[in-house]
Amino acid sequence: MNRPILQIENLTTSFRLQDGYHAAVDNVSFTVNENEIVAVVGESGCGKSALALSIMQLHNKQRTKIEGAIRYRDSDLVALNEAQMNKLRGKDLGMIFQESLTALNPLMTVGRQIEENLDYHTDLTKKAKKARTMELLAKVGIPLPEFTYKQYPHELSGGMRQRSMISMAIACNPSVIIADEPTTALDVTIQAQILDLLKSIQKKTHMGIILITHDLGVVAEIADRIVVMYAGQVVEMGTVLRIFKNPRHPYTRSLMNSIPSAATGQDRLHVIEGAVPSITRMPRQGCRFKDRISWIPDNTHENSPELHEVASDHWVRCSCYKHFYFQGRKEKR
Ligand SMILES: Nc1ncnc2c1ncn2[C@@H]1O[C@H](COP(=O)(O)OP(=O)(O)OP(=O)(O)O)[C@@H](O)[C@H]1O
Repeated sequence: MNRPILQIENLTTSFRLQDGYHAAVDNVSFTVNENEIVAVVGESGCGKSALALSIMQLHNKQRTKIEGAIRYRDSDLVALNEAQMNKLRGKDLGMIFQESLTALNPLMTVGRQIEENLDYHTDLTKKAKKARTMELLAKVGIPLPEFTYKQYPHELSGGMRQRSMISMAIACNPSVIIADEPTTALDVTIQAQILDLLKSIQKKTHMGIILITHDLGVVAEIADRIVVMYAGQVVEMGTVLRIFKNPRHPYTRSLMNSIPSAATGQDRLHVIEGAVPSITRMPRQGCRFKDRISWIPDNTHENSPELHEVASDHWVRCSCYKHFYFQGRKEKR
């Protein structure tokens, strides 16, 4: 049995806007175990990045209120001060961003950027740091580590930059990595290579990974568990096998029905009506997905939708899932 490594409990992240605080992440709870890849999925604006930045405590403190707890070993990350968090970030907790070109420092060589992390978190000698950096670059599949060590980010291809960022994230053997859309900017073949790389690193190191993505293909490829977020809330979670085989929440089913598949023979993809509400227009009462499935009767929704355990370790919010069907279209199941 894998041990829990990160436990997110009732996490609410609110941003201060002109008229007060608005929650982008609303009472979210889930656990990441060692050896596990947990995918957080949802459309743009559902709160995935706000969640990732809350875990890393990277939000602007003056404008953001974070409530709840994020338990990592003996600490609650929400309660740590900046100095305490700095000791964990880059060492215990690694992060891989979507845009390697903006995440990397354009004025510093790749080798130097990896060594910076080692400078901060280890007592290695200059020589040992260089050797470790070479080893890391080789580990992530960079063909000529000596050469890439001296290169600047703009001199590398997107895939190579992403590999360099992964080597930076794993430099200090973190227990948890948060990868926010790590392959979105890459073409499909490179995307597959980067996913394979992440999976193989995880197998060797037993770390827990939170993979933020809007791409269910990526989820099916490498994740063990899924957390589906809609409008700041978790609407469904469980194992990948269970959720792909038997998605229950109307939102999860709609997302899955929007994936192109040669097998279904559907000539057109499902389009989900409407859009994710902005945080200032978020309904705080009732089912947040209700307006996007307007053909489902009002009385099938709960007034204060809860997560229900519909099978072992499979949770679904609101009772509307029991009554949902696709309007005028045979469902892909
Ligand atoms: N710093 C901020 N200040 C105010 N509102 C914010 C801030 N960051 C995010 N938001 C709002 O919070 C909501 C969730 O945004 P978030 O970026 O977390 O979504 P997401 O699911 O990661 O989308 P994407 O895939 O596009 O990054 C959005 O309505 C967004 O406008």
